[in-house]
Amino acid sequence: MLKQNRNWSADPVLSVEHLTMRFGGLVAVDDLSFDVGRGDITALIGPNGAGKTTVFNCVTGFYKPTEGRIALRRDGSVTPEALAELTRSGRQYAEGDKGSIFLLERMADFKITEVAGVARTFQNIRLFGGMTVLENLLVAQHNELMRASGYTIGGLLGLPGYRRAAEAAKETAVEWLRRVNLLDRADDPAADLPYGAQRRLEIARALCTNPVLLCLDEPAAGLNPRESAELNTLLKYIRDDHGVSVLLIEHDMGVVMEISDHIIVLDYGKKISDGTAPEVRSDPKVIAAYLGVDDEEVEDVERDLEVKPAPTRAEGDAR
Ligand SMILES: Nc1ncnc2c1ncn2[C@@H]1O[C@H](COP(=O)(O)OP(=O)(O)OP(=O)(O)O)[C@@H](O)[C@H]1O
Repeated sequence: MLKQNRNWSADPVLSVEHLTMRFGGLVAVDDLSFDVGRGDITALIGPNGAGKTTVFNCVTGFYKPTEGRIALRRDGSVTPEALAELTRSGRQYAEGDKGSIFLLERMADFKITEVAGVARTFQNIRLFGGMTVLENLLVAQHNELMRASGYTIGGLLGLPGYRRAAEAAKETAVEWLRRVNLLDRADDPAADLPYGAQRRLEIARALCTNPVLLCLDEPAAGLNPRESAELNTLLKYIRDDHGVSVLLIEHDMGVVMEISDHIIVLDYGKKISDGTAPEVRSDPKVIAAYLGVDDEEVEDVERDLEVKPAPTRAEGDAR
């Protein structure tokens, strides 16, 4: 069941404000602002070349934005004053009584993962193919294990603190493998898994870092209908049972419309629509943008969008 409230305005975990990214003369993202609600599944959609991956790359520190602020609030108690104070200070983040805030546009990619708690997967799967499935999930928890070793040879010496951390890392890995139905493949090389299973393993690996925000770049790409349905179930479980906020880029409208609490639509780097799935699905600007894609895709898009009028506010409230 999709949530009915507009959580993204009430309690945003991520606020992207006036984000602009230029590559020479090309404006890939143009003065874009949107919020991601805490505990929501938020989809970023739009035709090819709309700027979706560029936004992801800015949020996760792979690109330094030309302009704009990207604020991650790790808890709901962050006040606008605390955010303004951090922005003025020139610092990257603040953790304290006023809540934890991270200005991602100021942070390096590895710090965004380790310190701010943003994990991501890529359009092209990036697993360690020669390592086993289990090892891929243990490597993801490397930072935690390094901390437990005291950044010394504590691991080799088998210090109790390290042993406990290693045991906990294994438990976390096994739990996620069970959840993504890969426990029976734990000792197989990751490269031997079928494509859909590799996608699930990538998501499990990102989750092992215990993120606040999970960014998924086209998680349904290349999946068959059964695997897509399994992915939907997994993403809803992550949201509902772990409270992880999910931001995804996805072309598969079946997946997007079924699981998203909130959808943001980009076209030529600008936001053209922002709302719930029923609102976005019936927005003429969105339909026009999608009908601008290649001719052979038009019918698919019309069918996927199931064009029908959005409920009025009164109808929506009555549900
Ligand atoms: N590193 C880069 N250098 C120059 N131009 C880039 C770079 N990255 C992206 N672009 C350009 O920015 C625009 C937006 O690209 P982007 O990959 O963000 O779109 P997208 O919406 O993710 O597309 P797709 O759905 O095809 O993945 C495109 O015109 C692209 O060619």
